[in-house]
Amino acid sequence: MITPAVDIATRVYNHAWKIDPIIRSLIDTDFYKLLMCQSVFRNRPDVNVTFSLINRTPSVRLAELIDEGELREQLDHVRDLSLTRGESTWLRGNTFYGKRQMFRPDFMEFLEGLRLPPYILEKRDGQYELTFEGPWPEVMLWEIPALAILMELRSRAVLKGMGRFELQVLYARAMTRLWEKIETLRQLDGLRIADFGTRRRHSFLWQDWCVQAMQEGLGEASQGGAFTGTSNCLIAMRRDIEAIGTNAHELPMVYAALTDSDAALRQAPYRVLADWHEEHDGNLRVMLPDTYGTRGFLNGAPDWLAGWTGIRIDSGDPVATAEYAIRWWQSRGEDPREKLVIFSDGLDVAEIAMLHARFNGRVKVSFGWGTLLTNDFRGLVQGDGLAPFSLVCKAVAANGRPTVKLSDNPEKATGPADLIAHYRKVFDVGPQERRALAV
Ligand SMILES: Nc1ncnc2c1ncn2[C@@H]1O[C@H](COP(=O)(O)OP(=O)(O)OP(=O)(O)O)[C@@H](O)[C@H]1O
Ligand SMILES: O=P(O)(O)OC[C@H]1O[C@H](OP(=O)(O)OP(=O)(O)O)[C@H](O)[C@@H]1O
Ligand SMILES: O=C(O)c1cccnc1
Repeated sequence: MITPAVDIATRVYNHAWKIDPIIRSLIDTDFYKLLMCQSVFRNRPDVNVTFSLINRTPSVRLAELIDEGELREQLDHVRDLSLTRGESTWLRGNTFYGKRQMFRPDFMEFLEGLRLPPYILEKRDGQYELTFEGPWPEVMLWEIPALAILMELRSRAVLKGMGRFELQVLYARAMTRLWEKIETLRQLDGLRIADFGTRRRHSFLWQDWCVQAMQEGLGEASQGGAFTGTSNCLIAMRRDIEAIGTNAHELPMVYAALTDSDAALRQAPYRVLADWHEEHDGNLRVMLPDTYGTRGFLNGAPDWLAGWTGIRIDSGDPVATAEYAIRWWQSRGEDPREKLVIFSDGLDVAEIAMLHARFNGRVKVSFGWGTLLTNDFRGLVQGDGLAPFSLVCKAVAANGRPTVKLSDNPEKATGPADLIAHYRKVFDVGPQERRALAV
């Protein structure tokens, strides 16, 4: 168990001189990765994929901030990790989403034998090009640790020159800021909110602190509070709280890339959910509709999808999209008040409060709060060197074919320009509003 009161500032000060592994466990990752990994292991185990780092904030010149040797040391350390006996016992024996044995024995055997595959690291124009290539069920597990390592090495690079008192005050300010956010959230009647902040956290220990602050400040949902849990499996295990997860864009992106006709391409996002339907029920039947445009996805959806529990809204205008989803459920004879809407796109307290006020009661509302929960150090050091930025790691190819993501915001689109244009035509995506990305 972690002792509850790690003095993070003192620790940062004392650890500045030795190797300090950032990722210490294969389950220091998002729960949805394990859910998706099991699904891929069952349905598409032989697909080869490439994941690549994408820095959507090029003004943050990562290769000038982070030492290449330190980065390699951290990445190599992850390749030495394997599932511990305690972690395996927890995954095999714990109840997730009310279900025992969520992870099947054949998948657990695969996970127990797993070491993460090699990485390819190069420097170009002040940025790191970091790529992972190999079997999909293995490569996909690099995304979250790779991002968390880069984010934390960047934090450490900025913190390195700071004195002990300076660090104390910095963390005191960050703690105060988060606590004030929690005090605001406490006012929201019927709120439900989870930590989604692993990938772009300031550091592991800071995320762990944030989760505990949410636990105490909001109370756990199982005891009538607003905090539903964390997407981080390691923290969920150690602190005995719920592990929370849905599914991600990599599934439709890879399925889509593997199709051979426009008709099959159009069906690919539904194929993903048909496979998911086989495996999961209840609160795990949450669709992510924006990969190739939410409206087209909902308009063309088979009826069985209207019976699903909910929807995750992850790009574009969240109000307009939730209103659209409500009308869609009504048009399919479903009662929106029974449906779950999870907002998860770059949230902070003001937007959470606005969305809660507008939708609570009309649907079951829930929030996945990421970077601005676990990495809000904006304005806390000179030059704003600790401000979070938009770093992602995406599936860019499947069996040698490039993948595409459109989403409801062109700023989040990925893939070669000609293919993006093709997908826009096939999925009949009209004009889209460009929205600046905070994270
Ligand atoms: N990045 C991390 N990932 C997982 N657990 C961590 C991480 N950093 C610290 N911990 C755990 O948090 C607890 C307190 O950590 P802390 O690092 O302050 O103690 P420590 O004596 O400095 O240990 P260490 O030498 O492992 O860093 C320990 O149980 C430690 O294993
Ligand atoms: O509060 P946040 O920091 O937004 O954290 C949650 C986000 O993280 C994930 O996406 P990711 O950022 O990896 O990719 P995307 O932005 O392209 O969806 C997820 O889909 C959410 O959008
Ligand atoms: O489970 C999810 O949907 C999730 C978890 C973390 C970050 N983004 C999404």
